Amino acid sequence: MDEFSFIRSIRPKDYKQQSLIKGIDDDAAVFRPIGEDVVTAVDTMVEGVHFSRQTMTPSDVGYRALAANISDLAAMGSTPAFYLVSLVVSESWSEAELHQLYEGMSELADEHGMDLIGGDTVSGSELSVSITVFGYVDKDKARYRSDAEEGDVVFVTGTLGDSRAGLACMQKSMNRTNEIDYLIGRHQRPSPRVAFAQALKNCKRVALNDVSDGIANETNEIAESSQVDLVIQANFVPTSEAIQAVFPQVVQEWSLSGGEDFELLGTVSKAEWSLVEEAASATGVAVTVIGEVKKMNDETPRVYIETEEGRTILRKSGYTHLKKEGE
Ligand SMILES: Nc1ncnc2c1ncn2[C@@H]1O[C@H](COP(=O)(O)OP(=O)(O)OP(=O)(O)O)[C@@H](O)[C@H]1O
Ligand SMILES: Cc1ncc(C[n+]2csc(CCOP(=O)(O)O)c2C)c(N)n1
Ligand SMILES: [Mg+2]
Ligand SMILES: [Mg+2]
Ligand SMILES: [Mg+2]
Repeated sequence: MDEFSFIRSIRPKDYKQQSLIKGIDDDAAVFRPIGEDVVTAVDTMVEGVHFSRQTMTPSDVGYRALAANISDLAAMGSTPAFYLVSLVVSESWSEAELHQLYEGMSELADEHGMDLIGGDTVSGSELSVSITVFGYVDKDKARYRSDAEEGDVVFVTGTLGDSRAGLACMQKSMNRTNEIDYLIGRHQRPSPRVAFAQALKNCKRVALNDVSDGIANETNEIAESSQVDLVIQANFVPTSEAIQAVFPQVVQEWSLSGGEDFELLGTVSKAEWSLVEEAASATGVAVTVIGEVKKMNDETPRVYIETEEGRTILRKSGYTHLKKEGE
């Protein structure tokens, strides 16, 4: 294998998106949006940080790296269209394993009608997969973190903490049961909530953020961005029967700060809440109210969490890169 034969081997034979003019073939790709806004994001997965050989097959690595990116497109309310893959390849990865990584990506890409239109391939000391995605959204219809307003309900899709629990099951080499298989599946192959976010199109205003680090982080991101306070009810936060059965002691902690669930956290006016419920049932996604948007008198936007013991501040507590001890 060399860089060039590898690129030839992963080059798509045909493309699905009509707006594509030039795919993999030249110095860069070209596409022509037709009257829509273009949404773009990039997220990276690094061996030893986001996955290890023990926790993910090569195909899972590809699947989840693309899922994390599609999740950001979903959080903007956009329709996925294109992706570019930048690979740093270490010596321990064979050509066959790299092909499996691309198969994992194209499995999910096909589900969403996305085309692979470029990338970059270099050698390095750890495998790193960085994916840039593009999506389309109707003009001025992107969903922003800054759109929460006082009086909104706060909601979340699916259940939280399962990805963290699945990771723990593998790290502890726990004997497989149906529950453990479920949790591991949620870690290895998360489901970005694209259809649900698109089904919210009838809502005039929704603030959305995807859950990559844990809602202790993402609720704070909405609060800061919208300059509001959020009050979350701890016992409303949805968790799966599987996590409750396997990890009863840590279910609350992991549902708040486990991260990598790639569910959607949102806020919407009470008047439009029924539209969110309709979107959820039309797309087969569970949606749960977990709190309310308030505006306290304090200048600093904050997130509060209410438990049986009372109300406390919910601080950012998920996984944070670049953080040094004591910071
Ligand atoms: N190194 C960087 N250079 C430029 N912009 C960045 C960089 N890192 C993040 N950003 C930008 O900061 C904003 C927030 O990015 P962040 O990665 O925190 O969001 P996210 O992708 O939703 O979260 P996560 O990475 O946990 O999935 C985005 O606009 C992103 O493009
Ligand atoms: C082997 C292994 N160890 C630890 C973790 C946990 N982990 C890594 S990054 C991250 C937050 C999201 O990252 P980002 O902010 O880059 O989206 C989390 C929860 C894992 N997935 N695999
Ligand atoms: Mg990011
Ligand atoms: Mg995000
Ligand atoms: Mg992200």
